[in-house]
Amino acid sequence: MNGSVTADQYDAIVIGTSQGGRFLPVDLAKAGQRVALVERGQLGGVCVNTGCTPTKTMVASARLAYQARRGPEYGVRVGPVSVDLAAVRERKRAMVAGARENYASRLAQDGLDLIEGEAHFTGPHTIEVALSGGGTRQLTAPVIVIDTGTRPKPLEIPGAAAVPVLDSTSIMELDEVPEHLIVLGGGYIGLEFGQMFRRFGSSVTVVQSAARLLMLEDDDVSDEVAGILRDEGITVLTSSAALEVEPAGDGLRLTVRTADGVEQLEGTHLLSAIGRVPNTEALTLEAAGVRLDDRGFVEVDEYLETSVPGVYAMGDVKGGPAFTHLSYDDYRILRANLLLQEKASVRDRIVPYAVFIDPQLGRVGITEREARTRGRAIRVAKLPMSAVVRAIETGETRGFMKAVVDADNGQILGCAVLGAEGGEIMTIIQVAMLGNLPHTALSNAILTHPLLAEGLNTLFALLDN
Ligand SMILES: Cc1cc2nc3c(=O)[nH]c(=O)nc-3n(C[C@H](O)[C@H](O)[C@H](O)COP(=O)(O)OP(=O)(O)OC[C@H]3O[C@@H](n4cnc5c(N)ncnc54)[C@H](O)[C@@H]3O)c2cc1C
Ligand SMILES: NC(=O)c1ccc[n+]([C@@H]2O[C@H](COP(=O)([O-])OP(=O)(O)OC[C@H]3O[C@@H](n4cnc5c(N)ncnc54)[C@H](O)[C@@H]3O)[C@@H](O)[C@H]2O)c1
Repeated sequence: MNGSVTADQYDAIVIGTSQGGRFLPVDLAKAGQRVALVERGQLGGVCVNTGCTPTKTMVASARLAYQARRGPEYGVRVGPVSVDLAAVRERKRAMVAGARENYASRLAQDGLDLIEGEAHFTGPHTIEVALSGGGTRQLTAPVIVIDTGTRPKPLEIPGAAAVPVLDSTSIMELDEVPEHLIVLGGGYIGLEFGQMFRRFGSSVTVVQSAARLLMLEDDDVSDEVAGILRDEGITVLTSSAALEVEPAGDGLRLTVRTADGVEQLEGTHLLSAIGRVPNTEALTLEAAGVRLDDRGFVEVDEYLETSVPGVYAMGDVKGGPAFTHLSYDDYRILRANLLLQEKASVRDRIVPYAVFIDPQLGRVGITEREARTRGRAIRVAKLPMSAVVRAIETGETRGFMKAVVDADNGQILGCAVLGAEGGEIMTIIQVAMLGNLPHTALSNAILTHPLLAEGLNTLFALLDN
């Protein structure tokens, strides 16, 4: 900070507008504090602009195309199905614009100053903002919250600079369906986009460096997901390292080392979905003394406080699972501690998530592999969706439900629901876990016939004796 310039004094500064970054400053301001909220990009952060909202909007278009093609299976005549990607994009843009407007409207609050520009630290409790409209402002506060998120990890194989490499943001701006999309990465982003573009009409090849798709999941879950994607015509290569890429004709050629040797894949488009890196460089955190871990994420304790007292981090920038609902829960923790003087912590929180492939994968708690690695005595119940009446009636029988239960006390430790509305069904099990219900509560519950949830009776009844 320039010593001759006086910094504007606030009670709290929040850097970044995400789900959590929206509610925290509003709550602090409502409590009478003077709060600065700094944003260098578009209001709403990744979720609203380039993450959850646009992707799930486009996934809905892809599902409709898929269902329309299945019309004859249900006795419904439809003409040839094709996708107008420019129109899909328009729908997506409208959805994002609406979400962003809604976001902005909620920031109007006395005591809350929205400052547009890029923040960086000049000391432990001072920041400078390079204002979007030009010029700078110096701000200081006893409490500073870093909520700056992540961005796509750049692809660094030879030749990457010589071909257009799409990321999760730019792929949503295409206006024509790619002929052959090669997807690097078999995680959330790679699979959601891979299936989406297959349903839009592209040939799709997924190249995953790890031995399985969705590496954190149990083997049977990863294998079933791979089977579902292959059934839809997607080529899935695992244990495959992308070695180099070069332009070829109107597209590109990717050299890949697979288990069977070196292969060359020709595609028209390349999506890199190989993970994300934290937005920390621009913050000059060294000026504040805020410690980073060896991957560049901000280190926090269980109360989300960094190595500098009074400086906190929330959301993806602190590493660990990266979900909007976790950023929101970080907000809950900071609100409790900063406003209500509580000692809320991230310890023992149950983190659910859903992968929005179709059928969805809903997941919560520990996997079978984690339980066995920890040496826990467990029982595992597994039921194919083809045994669930509603799934049969609606023609959505792919996947399975799986639950891991403590063998001694019957408590549910985790589940994976890969099936129609898998995220919603997983949430029912999550609520049972939150209430510490034994599995018998679900096997004996009167559940409505014929809902998908009725399958929980059958799933947990598998453990009854
Ligand atoms: C394609 C995609 C799909 C996803 N789908 C889902 C999903 O379905 N469900 C789910 O739960 N999660 C999903 N996620 C993850 C989810 O979007 C993130 O977990 C969530 O947005 C994290 O929020 P955050 O608090 O870390 O902040 P972010 O949303 O990352 O926002 C950080 C903000 O900080 C701003 N910023 C950065 N540096 C500075 C600076 N120096 N000065 C000022 N401002 C700065 C950025 O401009 C940005 O607006 C998805 C992510 C992607 C990429
Ligand atoms: N439904 C959701 O909640 C949702 C959706 C999208 C994204 N997200 C969040 O965004 C984060 C980032 O997603 P992501 O899919 O980019 O990351 P990810 O870490 O989930 O998956 C990246 C995958 O790429 C593979 N990989 C790494 N380098 C590679 C290479 N050179 N070639 C081929 N494969 C390679 C890894 O093995 C890994 O499986 C996720 O961790 C998730 O938290 C969530």
